[in-house]
Amino acid sequence: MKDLIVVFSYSHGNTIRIAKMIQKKTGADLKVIETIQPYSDDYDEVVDLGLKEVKKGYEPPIKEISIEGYDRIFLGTPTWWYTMAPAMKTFIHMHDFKGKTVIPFMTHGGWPGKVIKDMKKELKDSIIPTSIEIQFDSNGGDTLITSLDTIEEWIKQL
Ligand SMILES: Cc1cc2nc3c(=O)[nH]c(=O)nc-3n(C[C@H](O)[C@H](O)[C@H](O)COP(=O)(O)O)c2cc1C
Repeated sequence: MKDLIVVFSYSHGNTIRIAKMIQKKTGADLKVIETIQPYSDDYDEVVDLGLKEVKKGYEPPIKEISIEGYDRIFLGTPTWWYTMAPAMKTFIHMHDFKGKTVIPFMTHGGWPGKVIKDMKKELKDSIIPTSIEIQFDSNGGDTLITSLDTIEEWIKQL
C-alpha cells in the first residue's frame, strides 16, 4: 500500500510535526502545500487575513502536488477560524478523491470548530475510515496539549 501525507502548516509546523509522526509509522511520502504567494511572517496579520479568506471562501493558489498512484492519502491542516486552512480547501478542490481512502487530521488551539466535518463534506465521495483532532496550546504556540499516548494509539491502528 502506497501512502501519501499532504499537509499545510503555517505557525510553528505543528501540523507537520504530526505528519512526521504518521510518516514514521506508515513510511508515507510527505508533501507540504505551498501557496504561490507566501503568507506574511507577521502572525497577527495572517490571523486577520485568514478570517477574511475564510469568510469569503477564498482559495489561495497553490503549487501542484500529485496524488496519482497513492492508495491512501492523509490530509493535515491547522484550524483557521474554526475550519480548515483555505490552502487545504484549494488542494482538495484541485483533485478528484472519488473512491480514494482519505484520512483527515488537524491541529487547533482549543477551538476545533468544524474542521473535520467540513473536510468530510468536501470529500463526500471518499472513504474516510478515521480522523483525529490534535490540540496545541491556546496561544497559538507549539506546546502539545493532546497526550502523546492518544496520538500514538491512533497512529498504531492506521
Ligand atoms: C489564521 C489563523 C486562524 C486560527 N484559528 C483558530 C481557530 O479557529 N481555532 C483554534 O483552535 N486555533 C486557531 N488557530 C491556531 C492554530 O490552528 C494552531 O496553532 C495550529 O496548531 C497551528 O498549526 P501549524 O503550526 O501547523 O500552522 C488559528 C491560527 C491562525 C494562523
